Amino acid sequence: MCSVISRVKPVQRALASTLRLRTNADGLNYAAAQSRRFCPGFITGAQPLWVTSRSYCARIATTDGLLFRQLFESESSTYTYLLADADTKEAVIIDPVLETIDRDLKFVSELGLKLTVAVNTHCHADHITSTGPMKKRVPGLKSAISKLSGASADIHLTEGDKIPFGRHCLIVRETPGHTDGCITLVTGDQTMAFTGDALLIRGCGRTDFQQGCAKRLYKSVHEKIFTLPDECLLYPAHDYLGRMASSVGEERKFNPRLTKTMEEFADIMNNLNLPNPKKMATAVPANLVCGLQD
Ligand SMILES: N[C@@H](CCC(=O)N[C@@H](CSS)C(=O)NCC(=O)O)C(=O)O
Ligand SMILES: [Fe+2]
Repeated sequence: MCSVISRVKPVQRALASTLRLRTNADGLNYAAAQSRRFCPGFITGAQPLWVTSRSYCARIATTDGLLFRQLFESESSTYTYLLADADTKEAVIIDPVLETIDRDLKFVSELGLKLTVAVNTHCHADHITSTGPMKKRVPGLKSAISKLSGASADIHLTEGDKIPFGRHCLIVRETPGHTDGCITLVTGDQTMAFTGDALLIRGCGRTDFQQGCAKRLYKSVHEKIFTLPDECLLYPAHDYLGRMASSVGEERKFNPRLTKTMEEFADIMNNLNLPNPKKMATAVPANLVCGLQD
């Protein structure tokens, strides 16, 4: 069900072999697998980026039957992700936010999707999830969160669990450290990973509340995320600077916190001195019950 076979069209194969000597702007090996495709719409620096035959560059394109949308909630700078099988229309939503429930469900309806699972990467502290209210509006929808989060949901996830949608799936990797119950969701073919707050672009989730532990987070990222292929694209739960995606290779090379030793990392994390998220007092209790309160 979960093995996704990349189909390389002959014209793409010809284009790739003609231009095989071209290199990626930041030296990363995006072109390691299969054929390559020129993506003028996805620029790093002044150079075009080469990617595999999957069109990740056009983030709203369907690729090998995978429909993918990255959505943004501006108050909490949260990314919500919608993934669906383009053929069966079965869909999964990751980290949906209460304030954008109407927008998200309109998308689902307009695209003719059958939303089966709404999953949270952890018990969020900065916004209220829409998974509870969404269940009331979408018949059959199941909420999911890690067992270790302590939150209620229809599905409690643990390491290695699969969330299938059509011939695709997301596989759970437990990545505690920001919270005990943080998970990273990796596509079956390991080309995309949804890291929640465990790994942010050029950063990571704070470790000063909700069972946070810097050394645990460091171990999680190094063992569960940095062991994915370099070209695996990373999609975090937040970005505060307008960045949308990264890759394992990029973060292994440029993440200013996680390229340090574990001791240096812990020192950085224990001295961030960030103010608590504004909505923390209401968000955490609400999210422990799927966004539904009495
Ligand atoms: N100002 C925001 C909260 C910002 C914040 O604390 N973000 C968290 C992720 S949400 S739990 C975080 O881990 N940040 C890491 C960092 O380095 O910024 C608000 O008031 O909501
Ligand atoms: Fe968080």
